[in-house]
Amino acid sequence: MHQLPPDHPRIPSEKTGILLANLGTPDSPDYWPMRRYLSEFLSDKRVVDYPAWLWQPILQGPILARRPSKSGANYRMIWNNEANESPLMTITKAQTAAVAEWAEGRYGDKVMVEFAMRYGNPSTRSVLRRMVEAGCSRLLFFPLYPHYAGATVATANDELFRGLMKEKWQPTLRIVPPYFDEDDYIAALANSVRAGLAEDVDILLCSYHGLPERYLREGDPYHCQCHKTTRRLREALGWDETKIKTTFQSKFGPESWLQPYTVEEVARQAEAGNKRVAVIAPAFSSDCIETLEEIQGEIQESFTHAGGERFTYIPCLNAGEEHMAVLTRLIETNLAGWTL
Ligand SMILES: C=CC1=C(C)c2cc3[nH]c(cc4nc(cc5[nH]c(cc1n2)c(C)c5CCC(=O)O)C(CCC(=O)O)=C4C)c(C)c3C=C
Ligand SMILES: [Fe+2]
Ligand SMILES: [Fe+2]
Repeated sequence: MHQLPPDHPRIPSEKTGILLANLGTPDSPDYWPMRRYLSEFLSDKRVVDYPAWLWQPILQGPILARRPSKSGANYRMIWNNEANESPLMTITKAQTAAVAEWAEGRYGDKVMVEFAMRYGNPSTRSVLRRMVEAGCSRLLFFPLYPHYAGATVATANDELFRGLMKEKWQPTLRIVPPYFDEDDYIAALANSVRAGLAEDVDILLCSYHGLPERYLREGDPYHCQCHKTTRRLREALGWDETKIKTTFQSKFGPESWLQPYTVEEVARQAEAGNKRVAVIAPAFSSDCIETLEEIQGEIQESFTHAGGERFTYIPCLNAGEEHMAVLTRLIETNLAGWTL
């Protein structure tokens, strides 16, 4: 056997890495951490695609002067004070722990399970470096979004690719595809509706995070995938078309976004006599500021203000058993053929 020279790099035993990727969240609701997070997020061309010469002065000027305090106050209302982190972080950690426990039982110590964020911490680059260093010669990357959007999945991938560009020894890569159309995901959503409704409702709104309408015209399939999720959920529940509707939330900026807007639709429903409305947010793999604060705050208030009587929010699938069964099944499928 040939002798390694003394300065030969350390060669760890080979592993398969499973890297869960989520959006990211501020380190704290205070002004500067909020500003850093929002600046990174809103400077991403996949999210806001205006040319930098036009957008950056607006972003770094009026927007980042005000929004960190306003959003920080909202984050403070939902903050997990015990762990000193946002709910998105707490839930992503719980999902990662559940995947790690499953993977250890299924594959032993040949797999390494981690999570990384697209914005903020832990950064995709730093986690990728650690996984390569630990010997991950194969990497399964799993963006934790049921639906594809340029502003979510593509930018998570971009960030991973940028990280890989810096690696001397790149792992072989696979990416778990969007899972909005998987039977077990639809069944899990339907079960969460059944479990979340103590009594009958007049209408269920499937409220998806919005996007500028223009992104749809430019080829982003997100809008169609959302509508398909609503249709399949309706079929799984055995409901007719009047009882479930697709809406979009979280509009940002002056452009027209995907419609109808949830905040307006709940008011229209209440005014039309539908006094018992439920909302579910199928595009989020975990509860976050957009569901805990926006849906259960601003959107619920709009409904009550318009005369609505009973508002039910159906939580995201989070680290629940059924969701974890979907995620680990997808991981297993996408690892097929890789000898572990
Ligand atoms: C400005 C444009 C934005 C686009 C386009 C956008 C798309 C998009 N976002 C999610 C999921 C999440 N977004 C979250 C927060 C959030 N989103 C935007 C802006 C856009 N999102 C902002 C400015 C924020 C920060 C909060 C705020 O200041 O209001 C979150 C929650 C993060 C958390 O910490 O809890 C998620 C999740 C999707 C799925 C999507 C496109 C399909
Ligand atoms: Fe967003
Ligand atoms: Fe469409």
